[in-house]
Amino acid sequence: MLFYSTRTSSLKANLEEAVFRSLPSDNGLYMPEFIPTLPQEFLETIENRTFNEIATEVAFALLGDDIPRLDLENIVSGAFTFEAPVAQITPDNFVLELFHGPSMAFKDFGARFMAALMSYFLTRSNKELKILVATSGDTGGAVAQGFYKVPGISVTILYPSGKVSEIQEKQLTTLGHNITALEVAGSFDDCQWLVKEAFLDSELTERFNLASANSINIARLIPQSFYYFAAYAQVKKMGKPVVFSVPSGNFGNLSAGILAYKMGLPVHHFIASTNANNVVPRYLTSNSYTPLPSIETISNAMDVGNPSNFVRLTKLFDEDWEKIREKVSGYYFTDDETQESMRQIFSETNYVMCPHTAVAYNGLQKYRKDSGEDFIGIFLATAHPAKFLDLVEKTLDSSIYIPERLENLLSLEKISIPINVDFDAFKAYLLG
Ligand SMILES: Cc1ncc(COP(=O)(O)O)c(C=O)c1O
Ligand SMILES: N[C@@H](CCOP(=O)(O)O)C(=O)O
Repeated sequence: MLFYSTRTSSLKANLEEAVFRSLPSDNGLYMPEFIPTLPQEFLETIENRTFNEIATEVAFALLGDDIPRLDLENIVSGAFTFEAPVAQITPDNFVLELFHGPSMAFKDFGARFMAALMSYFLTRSNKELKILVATSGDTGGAVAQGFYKVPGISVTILYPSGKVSEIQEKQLTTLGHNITALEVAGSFDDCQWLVKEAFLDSELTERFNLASANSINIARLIPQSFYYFAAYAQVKKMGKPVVFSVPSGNFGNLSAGILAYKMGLPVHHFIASTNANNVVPRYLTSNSYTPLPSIETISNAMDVGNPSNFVRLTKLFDEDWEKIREKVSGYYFTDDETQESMRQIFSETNYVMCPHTAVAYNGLQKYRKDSGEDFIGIFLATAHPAKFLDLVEKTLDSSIYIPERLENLLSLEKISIPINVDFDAFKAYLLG
């Protein structure tokens, strides 16, 4: 498979180049040159397959020219040692729990697959690698876990100071070894800007083998499509159309869902659910795309004012606004609305949602009401609620279960390096 740049379609790279270079030289994003369709037989029998069998099949369709099937099977089984269960919340509403991996957020799927893929290529080439990653809370923790002590790889995480939860921050700042956290006096968009600038700086790119572990890297995005297939497999027997509601910030997750759809997954509709950072829902109703400075909300990991993957969304629909609107609806919610649904679901079903998941639940409810359609709704639970312990407990006025691996973090000492939103300072830090 070749990958083209969204800015210059003739600028292409093979898988290994696309993964390690991460961003094309024209500052676009890599996209698969074509989207393969999965065999009908695979979709007809998908409910009989395990998560890893599904993941291998999808990965093979996309990457089978570059990596032998047996190696892909090993990459998949090394990466996905946890499940993505679908649970029924109300008769037609299901939750896809994506928080059973090491960092307890959906980012584990992308980060662990990417780490396994990079290690596969590195074993063959022996390159030293410096990974840069910007996080609004969860990517950093998943990438830190995914690359911790991986030989030949160091990871620098940039996160917005004071804008991530206590547990998220501990996940970024307590591992040490090859993981360093830079605490940026700014927003997530500032962190993302600093990282993107580094990839455009010739002194840095000549001196280091730089790679990104954000969803701008196609190796992060592709594995996020696997769980859409796995979720469909779990509800297929109900025989109704399936709608996914995706809590969105940088729009990697939704782009991966649409990639799955384009590969043949029968999805009736997608809902882009956001907090007050609503540039994409606004675009979907106005056709004008205006990135804005991010606004702080209680679903902090979705506080993104200039989503990286917007361009991929448009490319997946051949830049045809009407086609996007037919398949994707956008809704945005205030913090009050988010907390209200967290309380409502908890009191009616005892199910505890993190604020990001609650935004997705709200999107599903709104679409159900607006469309009047009969469907199986799946909202994505992107993080374990205990990652936002204070907020969730205050909202529900109840104490919640904290998994041991999160609780243990609380007593660890945070180690971070403060920096300003200043590219020269960041560059000086990297150059040492
Ligand atoms: C818990 C959680 N939910 C949702 C999102 C938004 O996902 P995406 O950036 O892929 O749109 C994030 C961050 O990416 C997150 O950490
Ligand atoms: N919400 C993310 C922001 C980065 O998103 P990515 O998917 O592009 O890596 C986070 O939690 O860090």
